[in-house]
Amino acid sequence: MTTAHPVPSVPPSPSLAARTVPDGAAPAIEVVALRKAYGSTVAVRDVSFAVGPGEIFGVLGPNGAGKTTTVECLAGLRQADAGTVRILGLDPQSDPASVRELLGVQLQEAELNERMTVAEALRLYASFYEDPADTAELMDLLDLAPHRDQQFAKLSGGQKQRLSIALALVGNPQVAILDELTTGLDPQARRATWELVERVRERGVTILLVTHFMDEAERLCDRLVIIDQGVVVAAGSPAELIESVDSSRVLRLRVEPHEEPVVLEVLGGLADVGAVARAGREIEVTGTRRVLPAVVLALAERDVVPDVRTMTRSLEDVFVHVTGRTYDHTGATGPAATDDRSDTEGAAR
Ligand SMILES: Nc1ncnc2c1ncn2[C@@H]1O[C@H](COP(=O)(O)OP(=O)(O)OP(=O)(O)O)[C@@H](O)[C@H]1O
Repeated sequence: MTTAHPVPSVPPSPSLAARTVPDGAAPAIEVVALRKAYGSTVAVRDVSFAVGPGEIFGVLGPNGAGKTTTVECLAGLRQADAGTVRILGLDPQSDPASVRELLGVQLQEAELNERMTVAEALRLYASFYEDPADTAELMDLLDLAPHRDQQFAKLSGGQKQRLSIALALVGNPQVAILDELTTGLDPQARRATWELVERVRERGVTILLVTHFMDEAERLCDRLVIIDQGVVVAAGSPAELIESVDSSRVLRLRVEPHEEPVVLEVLGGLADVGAVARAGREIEVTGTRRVLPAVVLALAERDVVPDVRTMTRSLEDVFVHVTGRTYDHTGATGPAATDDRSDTEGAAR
């Protein structure tokens, strides 16, 4: 007779979740129990994750978390103290040359000879590879064609970043590491760069995106790890991570004063509504994940069309939840604040 084993109710640790690749595919990138210290500073204590082919995978964390050290070990630029790293099954630590043709790396603040033009830099880098990309096509992809004869020193921040991405891609890599690629860019240039990253992925390149920007990771990454003080503290898709903090939804409604009695009556009768509270001139409604459509539909039936704002949680809330510290957009951290909800979205009447 066989005995059924109880399924453990404990959720998998972040480290275990990070090691699983969707659909059981062979990982394009694998990091297992990585450790790296600089003298007495342990930059990476225990980092593991696996990236599936074609994923945009984020390595997210505050300044000094150990992100760059992790990717430098992955790229074979630094020798790890312990653990293993693999790119498409090859070991860049023992044989950095083996991954040269497969891996493109864009590291922070790459500097080129100031007088070199965009086209010259691309030609030079292309000459390092056996089967380089078509540089004209790459310039088109990254909107660099109009600047092909411009010297590096004369490029804007956004143009320099686009060139550094182009240089990371010039070897036609299957895997690209992009480190802090939007730091210092204005909001418009950041958004344009995000679109480029998506275009690169559409060409089949697996992308490891290193960033301290939570919004960037939320927008771009299929899955990610959050690293803090050299260890993985959370792993999953942005939606899974945010859901794991709190699955409730919060709305704020603004209605005309004469509509309030009917609104409160409707809210009181909805099963998806958990709590109703006043927040200044607005009514705050907390409920299930279906609370937004339930409220809007029920009010529409009574001819009330409120202004609705959804109070969304974000990866910043996940960071606060798992570390007990706050996080600002510069990547700095501080003691945890009490109200960890951010207000992002507005819906017009
Ligand atoms: N070459 C080095 N020598 C000594 N300490 C270093 C060196 N490089 C990094 N560190 C230290 O290791 C820790 C992790 O740094 P790392 O650059 O890997 O983090 P990070 O998450 O990439 O942060 P940032 O985005 O600020 O670069 C930090 O405390 C940093 O000061």
